Amino acid sequence: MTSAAEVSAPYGSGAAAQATPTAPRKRVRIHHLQDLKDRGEPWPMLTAYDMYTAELFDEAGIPVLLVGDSAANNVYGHETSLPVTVDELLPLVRSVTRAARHSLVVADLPFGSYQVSVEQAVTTAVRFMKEGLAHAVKLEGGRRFAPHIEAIVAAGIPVMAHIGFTPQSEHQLGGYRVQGRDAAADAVRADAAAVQEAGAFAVVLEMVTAEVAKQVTHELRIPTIGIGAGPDCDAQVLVWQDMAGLRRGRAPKFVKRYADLAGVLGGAATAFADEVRNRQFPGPEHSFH
Ligand SMILES: Nc1nc(=O)c2c([nH]1)NC[C@@H]1CN(c3ccc(C(=O)N[C@@H](CCC(=O)O)C(=O)O)cc3)CN21
Ligand SMILES: CC(C)C(=O)C(=O)O
Ligand SMILES: [Mg+2]
Repeated sequence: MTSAAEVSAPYGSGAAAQATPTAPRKRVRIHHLQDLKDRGEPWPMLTAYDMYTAELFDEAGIPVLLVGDSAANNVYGHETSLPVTVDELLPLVRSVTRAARHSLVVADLPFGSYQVSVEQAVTTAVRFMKEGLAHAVKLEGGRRFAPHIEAIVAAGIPVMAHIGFTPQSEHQLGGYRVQGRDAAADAVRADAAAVQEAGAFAVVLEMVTAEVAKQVTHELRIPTIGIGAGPDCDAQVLVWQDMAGLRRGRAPKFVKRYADLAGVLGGAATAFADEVRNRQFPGPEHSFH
């Protein structure tokens, strides 16, 4: 195990970061995330799909940004994550990697871009690294995707796994359902062990019971990242529009809203519209003569 003194963790210690607020930080590396687990310090992850959010979350000290296939829902307006394509996600990944100076950027492989074969998985992962300039890729699946993970890792690409509720399989899983209850706990534990053995550097646990997530977190060497998986995971991830209250309507139980962006942005648009209609905007200070 590496001692804290040897580790130049960009976001490793809140105290050190505050002591030197203007010190240039380095790019987060996967071993930093492992160090945080080994020190028992939980870390945050957020989705990002564009440059302004990537820049803000990077500056807020979010060590990992995920360009999720949830862009299907939260950018492109689909009902599920299934329809989004590699060609639709690649430009989003590029905009996030351009803007994020410190955060590790993970590109989510979309449905159909890696399930066909191990070869297809490597080819798609390479595209996200080469064309998207991502730092790692993520894919959904446990034991059955160990060969895919292994082959991508063999190509030199870090892989984040994703088990439990895997939205790309929602039609097979029978909708949005908590995984790992009762007998299914052993299936989640076996998937977790398999993706670690295959070489994944971290694993997302989505909608598994807090009890199973706690057990898996203790059983694995690599960090677990929870979404609806209770407080004992090594890290926590949320979709940013859920976290910031931009998405309206009923949110999943695991979401906490830290802002009311829908209110702020809606209010700004309404104020602008009113001022144009009242001839209050543009004023003399906004005009050229
Ligand atoms: N905006 C957004 N947030 C997400 O968390 C998210 C996406 N989009 N798109 C891709 C997947 C889909 N996810 C979802 C979507 C809905 C539920 C949901 O409705 N859950 C209910 C039922 C759970 C149950 O009781 O079985 C809940 O109340 O949490 C969960 C995960 C997570 N991901
Ligand atoms: C919710 C996270 C883990 C995800 O896979 C996504 O946003 O696509
Ligand atoms: Mg995803």
